[in-house]
Amino acid sequence: MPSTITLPQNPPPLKAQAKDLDFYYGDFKALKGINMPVYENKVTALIGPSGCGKSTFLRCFNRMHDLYPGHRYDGSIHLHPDEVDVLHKSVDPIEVRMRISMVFQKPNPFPKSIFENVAYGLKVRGEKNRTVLEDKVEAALKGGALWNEVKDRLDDLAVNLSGGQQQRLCIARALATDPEIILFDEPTSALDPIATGSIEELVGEIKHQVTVLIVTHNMQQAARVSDYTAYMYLGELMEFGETNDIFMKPKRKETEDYITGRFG
Ligand SMILES: Nc1ncnc2c1ncn2[C@@H]1O[C@H](COP(=O)(O)OP(=O)(O)OP(=O)(O)O)[C@@H](O)[C@H]1O
Repeated sequence: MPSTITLPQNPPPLKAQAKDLDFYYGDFKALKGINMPVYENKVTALIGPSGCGKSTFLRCFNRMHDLYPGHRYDGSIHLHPDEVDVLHKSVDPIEVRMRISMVFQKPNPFPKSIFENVAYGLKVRGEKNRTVLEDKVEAALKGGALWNEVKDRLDDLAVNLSGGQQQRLCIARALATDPEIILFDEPTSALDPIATGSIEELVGEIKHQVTVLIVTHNMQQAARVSDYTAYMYLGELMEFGETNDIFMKPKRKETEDYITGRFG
């Protein structure tokens, strides 16, 4: 079924574009011919009923599926402006993950100090200069809205932070390597409403420095945090457009049924 894609009248610059993207778990085709723009410094929400392929699609962007045998991509995801196809076999997935980082559903700090968690990616990249590391860790923790809470205990174990603080730490860790895109896979589903509110606020702030793709089950959250929304169903992109339009005047009945809770 062709997707209903409504492009904005004055589209912002493109950051990425999925073209004819299929994805297979072995013989099972989980994504079917997805074409979708991702706009720079905007938040794009992926919504749809359980099992429709939101996480599968998100994980294509940083080649997470490469970690398991039998998974296969067809089609492309081009990054702009350099037009690199992140799915192409000649492109190193480690390099892709430096450019496109991910924040998971459950906060997953390493069993290391707060400082070491944030410095990790920088050290993997070969940064050894202590002053540079300290400056970048501070900037990333500020970006993650956590600096004021942890600046006097950077050597404490990260796992001793609260759930909401741990998730902000994971965002700071993702920001530290200056990625171009951050992928969020239901980042607040393990958090209470207050911690959820602070993560949503943070997403609204970091989009000024990075492009965001977010999977969420929470319709209010999609409406609050995103600029664009993609509604997926059974591995297909059904509808894509500006979030206000998708929520206020969706073009497809399937989209309307889902967002009004009549389906899914
Ligand atoms: N590792 C896997 N091996 C085989 N099939 C898988 C695997 N992971 C997911 N799938 C299947 O791919 C389809 C899409 O799953 P995916 O997790 O992307 O959906 P989702 O929309 O993110 O769902 P949810 O909202 O429940 O997290 C589903 O039919 C699922 O059963």
